[in-house]
Amino acid sequence: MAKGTGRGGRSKRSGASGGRGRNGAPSAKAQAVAKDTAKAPVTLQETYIADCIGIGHEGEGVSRVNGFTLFVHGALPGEKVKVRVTGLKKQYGFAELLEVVEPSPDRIQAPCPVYAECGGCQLQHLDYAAQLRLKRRMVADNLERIGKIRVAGYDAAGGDGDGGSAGADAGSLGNGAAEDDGVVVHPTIGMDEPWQYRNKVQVPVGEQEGGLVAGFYAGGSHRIIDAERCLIRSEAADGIVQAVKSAARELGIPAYNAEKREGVLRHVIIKSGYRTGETMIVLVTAGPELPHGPELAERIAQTVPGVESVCHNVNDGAPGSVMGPSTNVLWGRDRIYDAIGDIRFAISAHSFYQVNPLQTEALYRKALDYAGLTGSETVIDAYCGVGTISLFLARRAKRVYGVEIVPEAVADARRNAEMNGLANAEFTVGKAEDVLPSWREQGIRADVIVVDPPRKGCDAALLETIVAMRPQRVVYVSCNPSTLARDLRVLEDGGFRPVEVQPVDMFPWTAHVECVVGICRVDT
Ligand SMILES: C[S@@+](CC[C@H](N)C(=O)[O-])C[C@H]1O[C@@H](n2cnc3c(N)ncnc32)[C@H](O)[C@@H]1O
Repeated sequence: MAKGTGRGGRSKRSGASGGRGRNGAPSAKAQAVAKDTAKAPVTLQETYIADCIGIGHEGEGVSRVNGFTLFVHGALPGEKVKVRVTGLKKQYGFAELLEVVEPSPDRIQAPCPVYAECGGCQLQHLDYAAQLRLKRRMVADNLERIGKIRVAGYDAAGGDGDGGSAGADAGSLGNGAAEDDGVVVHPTIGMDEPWQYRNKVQVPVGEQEGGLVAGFYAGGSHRIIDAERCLIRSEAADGIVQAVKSAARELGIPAYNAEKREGVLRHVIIKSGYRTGETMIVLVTAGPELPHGPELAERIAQTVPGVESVCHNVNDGAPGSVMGPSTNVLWGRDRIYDAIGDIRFAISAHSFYQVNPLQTEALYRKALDYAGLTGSETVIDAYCGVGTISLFLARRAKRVYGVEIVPEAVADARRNAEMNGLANAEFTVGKAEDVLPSWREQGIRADVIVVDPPRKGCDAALLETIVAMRPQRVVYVSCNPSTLARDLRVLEDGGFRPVEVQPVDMFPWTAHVECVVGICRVDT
């Protein structure tokens, strides 16, 4: 029997339900919750043996006791686990993993020494090949259950993430099924070396026992773990974090304390160009002052090879968003350069840039493939960032229109088009859901529309406009299978059928999965 992994019960959501009114008596809401949860077949703080049948979107094991669902961090599909119930809602609850009674054959020892505490990875206790199968399964489940979209070869009995095993094997979802059999979800494209892949690192800074620390947030909290090594970022990034810590300590620059609302340094952000080796370091402070800022930047730039830019960003808002709106350069340039394939990109502090460079190439290759361009098409790239996908499209299309909400990213996109000699791509700042309807009114027609929204998915007004514009094809790049499934339902109801889905593992060892979907207008 394997003992608990130390990952149980760390969820933010694991508190017992309920609350008290001003006079100390249970509030009406608390009484209602207590009445509802009294019907649950499990009791708070009691221990049970649960069967884990799937993985939730935060990597937690979806487990069942007497038909009641408990979310258990650290449990894997197919396992029998001993748990203690830590929180109850009407339809489900949360439980802490006490012991793995019957381990999954796919369970492995997590290689990272701080995995049990750190919130960065969620699946280091699952074999990598099983992760890839599981991620494919997660995509298929979301499409079927949320989107009500038929998946070729889907076996509903596989349950939440493949029932008895940690992931469906490649064959169980079918490959290359006929059109009427539903959308084909391909096996996940994984990495040969799934470590040290992140080219962007965000490290929170704090004070512990009077000293400045920088590391990771413990899962579901804002407690900082002062780790020096992270297995999914490069050793160079580890060195930069140490260099910033040492320089800040030597110069007496204090970390920000969110509770007391005092101090200075909140986060260190590192962005690196995979092909160029160029690095940008952004020092995020709570107020406008960064004492010894230029000296700090100079020391960092002298210590770290490849640094081309040290910036200062001010974030005086609540924890949640890492950067605030204003950034100034302390040392070097306001941007770094990188290349994807043979296209060069400028990236500034506020611009989005995919974090896994090797997998990005695979993702974009598929997006381009699904766009099916011949050279005569007009293409819209909604949520275009610094124009990465747009410029690959521009090389094979007549004209590309990109839209992006962050003005700095659009400035980068324009610079990138010019730098790569692509005069047929133009970029607009704005919300895709506002700009596409106005393009439509201006008479712009698109043969292909590409969308790559943030986790919340596409705005309803954008989907409505896509349907009204009637492109021949839509390519949907998504980092969240549940909002993807929701949006695909809207598109399918509007006459656009998803044909192929390619999951790409952009974030190994985490519960995140990226996909690209090829979608056709039904009457074409
Ligand atoms: C997942 S990123 C994709 C960027 C780009 N396609 C790439 O691969 O690098 C999503 C982008 O959408 C932008 N964004 C967020 N909401 C938006 C909106 N309502 N309209 C337009 N762009 C938006 C973000 O700033 C971000 O650059």
